[in-house]
Amino acid sequence: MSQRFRIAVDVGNSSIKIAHTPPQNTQHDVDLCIVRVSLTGTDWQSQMAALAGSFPESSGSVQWLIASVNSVGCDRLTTWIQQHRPTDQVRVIDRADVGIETDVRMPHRVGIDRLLAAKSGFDLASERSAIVIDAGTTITVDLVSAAGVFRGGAILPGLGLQFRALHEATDKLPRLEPPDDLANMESPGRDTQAAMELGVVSGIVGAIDRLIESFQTQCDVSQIFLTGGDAKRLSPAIRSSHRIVADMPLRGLYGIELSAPHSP
Ligand SMILES: Nc1ncnc2c1ncn2[C@@H]1O[C@H](COP(=O)(O)OP(=O)(O)O)[C@@H](O)[C@H]1O
Ligand SMILES: CC(C)(COP(=O)(O)O)[C@@H](O)C(=O)NCCC(=O)O
Ligand SMILES: [K+]
Repeated sequence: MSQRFRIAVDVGNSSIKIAHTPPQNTQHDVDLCIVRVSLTGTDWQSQMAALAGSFPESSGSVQWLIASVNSVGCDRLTTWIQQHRPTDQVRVIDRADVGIETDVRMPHRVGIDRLLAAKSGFDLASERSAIVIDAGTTITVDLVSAAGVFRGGAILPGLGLQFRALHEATDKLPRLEPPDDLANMESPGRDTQAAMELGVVSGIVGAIDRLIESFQTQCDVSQIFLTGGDAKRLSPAIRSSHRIVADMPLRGLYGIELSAPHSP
């Protein structure tokens, strides 16, 4: 593996998550520094500059490992690196780099974040079958078998996206932010806001619980993991017992062993 100072970046549809080892540590198993940056915000370039300013001076050039499901975000990031850190090495990883077998119809179409999160879940479950729920822009609920094979899953609109869609597709529904307390909803909802909140949250939580039940009939699932920007908010409302692990795709990416660089 390269000895360069490594930065791992998970480029999602709402934000990018960036991980590096704190400067005083060189081991890969220590806890990571993780920063979240929204590439649609106005100050992302200054956030990137501040982050780069914290890299140890001795590190010289840096190896950026990027996993992306958002090509616009990935282009913005790689252009920034080329302009501001021209000697750094950049590698955008693909499915082969993740090293997880798949049993799906079109393996090349599966989001790299789903594969990385599944790999993290399998490792954390001590190489037993797992369900990984990633609650971000979308919510993915995926199954990895006891043999470590990514078996596919489900994709549904995330919490923020559902509220946005209700507002944008109608004349009368207001623009709402997701509520904080999802475990204690007014039911039935007695005004528009309460009805929207109850509808969206019941849809998401009901879907997650149903998917877990369905996957469990196919696999003796040993652990269920919940990750992503909305994990903490959703957790109290999900019935099945589960473990919250922050930034699973990013953690999977950071520890990846790379094969020889791809030819240009
Ligand atoms: N600091 C934050 N900024 C923006 N969204 C956040 C933040 N913390 C939690 N969220 C929630 O995280 C969700 C996006 O999750 P994230 O994992 O970043 O998505 P993605 O991986 O698709 O980029 C949004 O629906 C939002 O409700
Ligand atoms: C499902 C996703 C949109 C999730 O992205 P996210 O919500 O994490 O930003 C992404 O993994 C993706 O673009 N997947 C490609 C289709 C597939 O996984 O089958
Ligand atoms: K997701």
